[in-house]
Amino acid sequence: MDPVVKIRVEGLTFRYGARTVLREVSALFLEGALAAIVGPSGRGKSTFLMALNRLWEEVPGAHAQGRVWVRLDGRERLVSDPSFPATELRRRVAMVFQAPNPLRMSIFNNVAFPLKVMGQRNKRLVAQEVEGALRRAFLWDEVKDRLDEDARRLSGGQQQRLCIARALAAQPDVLLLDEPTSSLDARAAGVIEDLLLTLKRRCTLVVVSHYLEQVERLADQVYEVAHETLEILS
Ligand SMILES: Nc1ncnc2c1ncn2[C@@H]1O[C@H](COP(=O)(O)OP(=O)(O)OP(=O)(O)O)[C@@H](O)[C@H]1O
Repeated sequence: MDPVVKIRVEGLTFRYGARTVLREVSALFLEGALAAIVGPSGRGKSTFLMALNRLWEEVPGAHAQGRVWVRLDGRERLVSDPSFPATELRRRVAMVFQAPNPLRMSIFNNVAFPLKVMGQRNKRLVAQEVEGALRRAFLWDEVKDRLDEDARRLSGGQQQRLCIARALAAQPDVLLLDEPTSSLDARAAGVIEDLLLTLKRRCTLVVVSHYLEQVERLADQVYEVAHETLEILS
């Protein structure tokens, strides 16, 4: 069976003010695969991720042109379609940042937060979903007895898995991860890598990474940002 294209990018040009960072970029990302974006610092890797879920709209002076489609519920949706609400897009194409950013609330409430935003009021269902997301993020066994504790007391690696659990609770189709292990020690990074390999069975992953060994271990597709464009390496 031919692989399904989950994200299609055509002619994406991205500017901050008058400065062009990406020019006429095209790329395809496959469903159920992990794609890595590599390349030197400052070339536009994070910028490219932000173009996939319109997060750039929150950045003053940022401007994107071109087309990005994401396949959702069996049909391609144009990311820039004004009738596609940004909140819905970012729930389905979720971002996990380089530095873990737990909310100032308990471990439980961090993961329950997106469910409540989505209108889920049934406490039993919320508790089930929170447990499921924490299990899928390989964190449940470490936190199940301290769910009411402030999430900011967790270790860096645990915080990053909590942020992944928070994104997973909203059942995303695509997870964008910007250097998800760069602030972690080798052991914590290894846990995240194992987690990513498991997650790609249920969603499409696009991961910015500086670590070539990590990319070799994880990636099905590799793109390099070079000369304002994206070139496929493998
Ligand atoms: N808000 C902004 N306003 C103006 N320029 C910006 C802004 N954000 C990023 N840039 C510039 O755009 C370029 C690409 O930045 P980006 O963060 O996408 O690069 P990167 O490849 O992810 O870098 P790194 O590997 O260091 O994280 C850089 O030159 C950066 O200085």
